[in-house]
Amino acid sequence: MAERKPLIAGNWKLNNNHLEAIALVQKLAFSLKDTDFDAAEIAVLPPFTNLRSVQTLVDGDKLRIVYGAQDVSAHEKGAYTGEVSGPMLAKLGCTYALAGHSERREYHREDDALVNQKVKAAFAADLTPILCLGEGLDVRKAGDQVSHTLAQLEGALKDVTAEQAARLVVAYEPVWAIGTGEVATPEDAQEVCGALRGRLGELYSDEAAGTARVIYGGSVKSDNIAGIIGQEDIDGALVGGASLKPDEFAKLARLGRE
Ligand SMILES: O=C[C@H](O)COP(=O)(O)O
Repeated sequence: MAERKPLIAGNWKLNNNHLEAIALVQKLAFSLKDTDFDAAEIAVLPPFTNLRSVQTLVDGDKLRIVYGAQDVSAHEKGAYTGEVSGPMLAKLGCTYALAGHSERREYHREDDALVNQKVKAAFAADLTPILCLGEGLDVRKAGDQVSHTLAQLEGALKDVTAEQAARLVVAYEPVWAIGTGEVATPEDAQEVCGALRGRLGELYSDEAAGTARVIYGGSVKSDNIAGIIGQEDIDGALVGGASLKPDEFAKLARLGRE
């Protein structure tokens, strides 16, 4: 089976100005050791305005923390006021860009077709998209979480190549678990993550499905990460609230170890 390095990514959402960003990344770097970075890839996803400061800090201090953006424009350039393109993010040293976070889907009416364009825009700029998907409470209550998330996956991957799919990150984030303190059980998270990986195999190849990473997000904390990451098809976590506290995120990035 392919070796997949766990990814622990902190999505700061609309929190921290660039000065606070520097302080948080410095504290994180101070708490984490080389062995932690050997065990997991540790990423922060700050607001756009912080990326240049984070880049300067990471480059200057040769930190092993990687970083990315919370969104990426579907367009490369042009008259798209307020948008930030993949090439701009790549120039800032970003490794990752989120695409289709549920808060973008809900508050900015992003649908699978737009998320698909964003995924392709990220790949075109040599960024790794973290494709976010997940069901709401009504879908979960109806027991349709697998078919719902598989449809989101297929919609978002239209015209994505096997080579690209092999380096994709898919983040399964049940909407009912985001920011609620109600984390999915490891078994529930594995059910969907396993189905997502299986569908990647059907759409592309076993090889692509074996190297793509599938991570879980939704109320992940240092005291519940171990059970989640212990599942066969879960390769890490997308962390919101807990990523804003340096000690807690450092512990979480150590996969719950002290
Ligand atoms: O992107 C992160 C997710 O929305 C999870 O957020 P949370 O850890 O605050 O529940």
